[in-house]
Amino acid sequence: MFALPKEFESLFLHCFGQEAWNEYLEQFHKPPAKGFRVSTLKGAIPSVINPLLADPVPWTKEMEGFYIHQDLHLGRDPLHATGYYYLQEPSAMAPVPVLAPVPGERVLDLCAAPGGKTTQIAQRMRNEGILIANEPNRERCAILAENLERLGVTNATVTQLDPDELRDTYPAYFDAILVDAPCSGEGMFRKDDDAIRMWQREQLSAYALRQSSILHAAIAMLRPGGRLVYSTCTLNPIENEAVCATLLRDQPTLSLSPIQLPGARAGLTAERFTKLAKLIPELQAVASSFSEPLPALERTIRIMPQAGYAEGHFVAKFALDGNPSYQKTNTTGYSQKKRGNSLRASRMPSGFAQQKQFAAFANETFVDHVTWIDDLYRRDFISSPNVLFAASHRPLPSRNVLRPGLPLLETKHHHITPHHALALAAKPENLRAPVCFSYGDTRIIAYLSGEVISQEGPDGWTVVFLEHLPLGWVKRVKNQLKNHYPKGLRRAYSFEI
Ligand SMILES: C[S@@+](CC[C@H](N)C(=O)[O-])C[C@H]1O[C@@H](n2cnc3c(N)ncnc32)[C@H](O)[C@@H]1O
Repeated sequence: MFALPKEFESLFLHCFGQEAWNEYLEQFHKPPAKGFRVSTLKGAIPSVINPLLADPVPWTKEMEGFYIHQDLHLGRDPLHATGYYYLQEPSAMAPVPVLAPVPGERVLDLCAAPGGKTTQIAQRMRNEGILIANEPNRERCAILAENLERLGVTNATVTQLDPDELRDTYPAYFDAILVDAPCSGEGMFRKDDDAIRMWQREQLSAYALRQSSILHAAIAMLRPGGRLVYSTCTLNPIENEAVCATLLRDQPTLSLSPIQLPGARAGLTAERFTKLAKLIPELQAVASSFSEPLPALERTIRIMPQAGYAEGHFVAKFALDGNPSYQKTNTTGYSQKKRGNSLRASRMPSGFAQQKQFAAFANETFVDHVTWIDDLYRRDFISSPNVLFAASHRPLPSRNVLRPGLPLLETKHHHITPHHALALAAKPENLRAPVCFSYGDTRIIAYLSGEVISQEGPDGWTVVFLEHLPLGWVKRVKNQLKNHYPKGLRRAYSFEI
């Protein structure tokens, strides 16, 4: 384990005091908190998981987040491949309950990869409403799309844009926005040596600048009366209270809403902030820019690692009363470079042939036209050269839309194959001839490693399920299940529970 940076220690001591530091050090040498979130989008709980549901994370709702106390490798278990759960550090489960998205809303997750919070938002929205998941980093954006697919999220659009570019498409549009910003990661020190290694005192104000500019872009996309949650996994006030204060100073129609979160510590009061400003130059710069009293920063919260519940997170919730004041900012440096457009989906309503192919495929494969498939048909179709999507919504940005909705099928060399995401959104009752294996059946391990399995049944496409949880496509030909589990996902799974 890397030693904690001396300057981190001195900043922590200034802000939280000696007693908190002693408690922090005591916790620091214990193993990090581990947790997982179950996906309510996937139906009933498989009974094998019951013993793991003993200790809920206090800020999550019923059947949402749980601590993992056992030494289990849940990422290697086939249940992970079904998307029934998402491994997530417990403090990272806090911002979404504060945002409290509900079905039917328009929600933006602006810094979304790898998708822990987007999938939690989608669960709370029960896949109903508009969800834009944005991530400017292309590699991370692909991981985000993969996680949304695995967890069975069907209402999300994935964009790979700088927040400023997104703002042009969605001025004053969203009911709720999450900005889970890039930060110095002090809250992750116990679980991630790299976070310690990379930490530099002089970088904190650069992070704060970037966070402020992302927030300014975000506010321009919030409708009057909407709410915005800002979160970081860092502890220092330069990237937290100071960033919130700057935003409130620049946006007079914005205010901080109180947050109730069990076990959390209130943010710094204005008085404490002003005192600390005498010791921390970055805070001084902010404090001295206020002609009026500082806002009620103690409405923000921190989950402190020394409280023993989790690693560290900071969360602030803003309410917008009137229209935001519009400022053009460069949010990252990403926007300075013109990125490739290879992920752009065509918005042309062409692809009529693809739609017909999908209709024929759906007819042969699914039974449940009335509910599930009809819901897809009620949506627009969007055709890119190779993939047909059931659109999540319009309008869409004019470039770098990685996924404009749920991918339905792919066209390769004039052949169509159903998309993996479609399998992962299915339930056994949707399929004419589903293949269901019980937990512990070694054919599941064989399937996930790419093997062909023998099983009697009608010829044609169908989905393999672990109990009622989907794993992926097979094409049955003469009682042989030809494996269509994506090659990039194949690996050696084992039953761990
Ligand atoms: C803390 S992580 C987000 C974690 C994610 N919300 C989750 O729960 O899985 C911050 C993300 O912001 C992205 N990012 C970096 N600069 C950004 C910017 N200017 N605008 C939006 N996102 C940015 C990073 O690539 C990173 O994926």
